[in-house]
Amino acid sequence: MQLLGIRWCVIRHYSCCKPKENHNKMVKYRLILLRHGEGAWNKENRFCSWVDQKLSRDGVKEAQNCGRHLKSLGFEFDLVFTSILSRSIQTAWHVLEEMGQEWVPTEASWRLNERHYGALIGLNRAEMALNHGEEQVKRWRRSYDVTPPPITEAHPYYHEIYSDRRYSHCDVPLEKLPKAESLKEVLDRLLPYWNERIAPEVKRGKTVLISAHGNSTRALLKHLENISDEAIVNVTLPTGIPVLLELDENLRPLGQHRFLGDQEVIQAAIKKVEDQGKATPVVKK
Ligand SMILES: O=C(OP(=O)(O)O)[C@H](O)COP(=O)(O)O
Repeated sequence: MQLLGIRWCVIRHYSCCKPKENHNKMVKYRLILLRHGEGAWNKENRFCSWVDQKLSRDGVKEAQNCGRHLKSLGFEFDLVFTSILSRSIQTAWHVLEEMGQEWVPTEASWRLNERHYGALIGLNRAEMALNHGEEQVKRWRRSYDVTPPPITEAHPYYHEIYSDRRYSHCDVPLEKLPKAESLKEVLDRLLPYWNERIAPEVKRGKTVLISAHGNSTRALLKHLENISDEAIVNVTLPTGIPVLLELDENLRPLGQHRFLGDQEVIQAAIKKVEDQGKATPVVKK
């Protein structure tokens, strides 16, 4: 039996918490959000943001595992949305390939790009914590309305970013693209795309995968789950782990988002991301 693009028999076997019968009756739409697999700069603990790093070898494996897991759960996607950064696009490719769903249409928008980290781009988080303190690094990384200092032309990655052809194909002129963003500003640029492009497809009954980034996904979760400015500070997303959101007919969430997979492994991966902002050097895998 098919329900919302997912085999019903498999839905009952979600390992983390089995949904109750009433809950299932209210669920109208299921949406999968995904932070791309590990990129080269995730490994090096540097703020990557709008620098177009590709997936690391481990990141490719994460994306493939994610695809296998989603396939085992019976997901059948109708539409995939990505950012215009390679790591989110490559992740979508690997997920779809593992699922045997390479034919599914994909659409890329800068509005799903990672948060623009401004002058912090390229810097190492652990070194930043040593120089500025862990609290300041946490404020920069996780606060809702703190904007880092803007990127300037003197920044080593300024020209690489703004002379990239992809940014002349956006729905805003080059000079209007951000030079730094708070999470709030990410939500401001992402929301029109959600409202005008993604939400209507979900409401049409399409099973949608959004393959994006840590902070663009946090911004969307904040909006959809109405997470407070204070509580969003504690939401951290590991790479390559699918996040399930179950929504009612008005796209209101039914219960909290759920990370799909081994919960112990996922908690360890979340802690690893949080620890990237600690002053002690991070041990590489
Ligand atoms: O590029 C980034 O995110 P991404 O790996 O999800 O694309 C950011 O540097 C994430 O950094 P953060 O976890 O300190 O917010």
